[in-house]
Amino acid sequence: MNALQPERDDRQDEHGRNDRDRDVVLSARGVTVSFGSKVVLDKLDLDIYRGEILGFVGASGAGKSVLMRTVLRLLPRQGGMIKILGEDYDSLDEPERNKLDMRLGVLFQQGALFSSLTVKENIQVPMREYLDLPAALMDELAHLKIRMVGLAADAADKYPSELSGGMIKRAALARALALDPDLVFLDEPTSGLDPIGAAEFDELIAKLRDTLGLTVYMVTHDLDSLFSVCDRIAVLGQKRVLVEGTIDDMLACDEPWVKSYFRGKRARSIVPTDRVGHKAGNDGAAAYSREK
Ligand SMILES: Nc1ncnc2c1ncn2[C@@H]1O[C@H](COP(=O)(O)OP(=O)(O)OP(=O)(O)O)[C@@H](O)[C@H]1O
Repeated sequence: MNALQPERDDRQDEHGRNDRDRDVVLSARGVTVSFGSKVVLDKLDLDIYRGEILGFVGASGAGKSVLMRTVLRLLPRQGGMIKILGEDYDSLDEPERNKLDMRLGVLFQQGALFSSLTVKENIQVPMREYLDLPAALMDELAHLKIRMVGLAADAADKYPSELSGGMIKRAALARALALDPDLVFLDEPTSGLDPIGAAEFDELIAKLRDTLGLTVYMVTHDLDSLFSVCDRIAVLGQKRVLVEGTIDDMLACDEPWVKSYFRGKRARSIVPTDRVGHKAGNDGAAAYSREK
């Protein structure tokens, strides 16, 4: 248990519910990951609740990507347990693992689209991998996802090289949503976007969460995203989750890294001064304009 935090079960959300009343979509306990003698994550605990957008922050090199890759089983862990949607991968057989994989969507940092495939074909990659659908239905579904992420219909037949950075992110998000996942992982979704593009992308994420009931795990360095769309924030430091809570909890926290990140010079340019030290309800989604 983290000394900076209230007891896990005693914290309440904005509706007055205790953590124990909420539906945990992802639960990590005692997760340890090391490379040779270098320990990157040491007995890390984390919960993500259904329908929330969790922003995951931490200094460069703290292990944010390592944790996300470990959760997605792209990296092995040396200890601990991870349950996703109530299931522990280690106790599932291959068909059950595939079923669980279908409920997860991932947007990697650079979009990671296949350059030799069109946007529509990229979106259909997971459909071909996991489903057996007629071509016409897959086309219809791909077009639906394209509309859902706010791309024009003619983006379907474009190749990634013909898209802007913002369009690539949207296309990658459409692919992450291809199988109607419950939980999506976004690795720095707004990096490389201009402030307006980033703000629009944040709005899109919030809208999809509201309309599709998605749960979002978002690794980000983007303070604007943390202020505008994240319901809760987890800070990675000292090889574990150092602090977690609402944006107001972050603003009231005196842990040195958290303080300098959320109340430092860069933060002061976007955080109204009357927010600092204010520890009230979760109204972190109020309108904050990105630095132009
Ligand atoms: N495959 C690997 N082999 C060895 N070390 C690794 C490997 N992957 C990550 N690391 C190390 O783990 C540490 C955490 O890396 P990670 O990429 O998770 O940081 P991060 O918090 O995502 O940083 P950033 O914000 O800069 O992306 C770093 O010291 C990195 O060098």
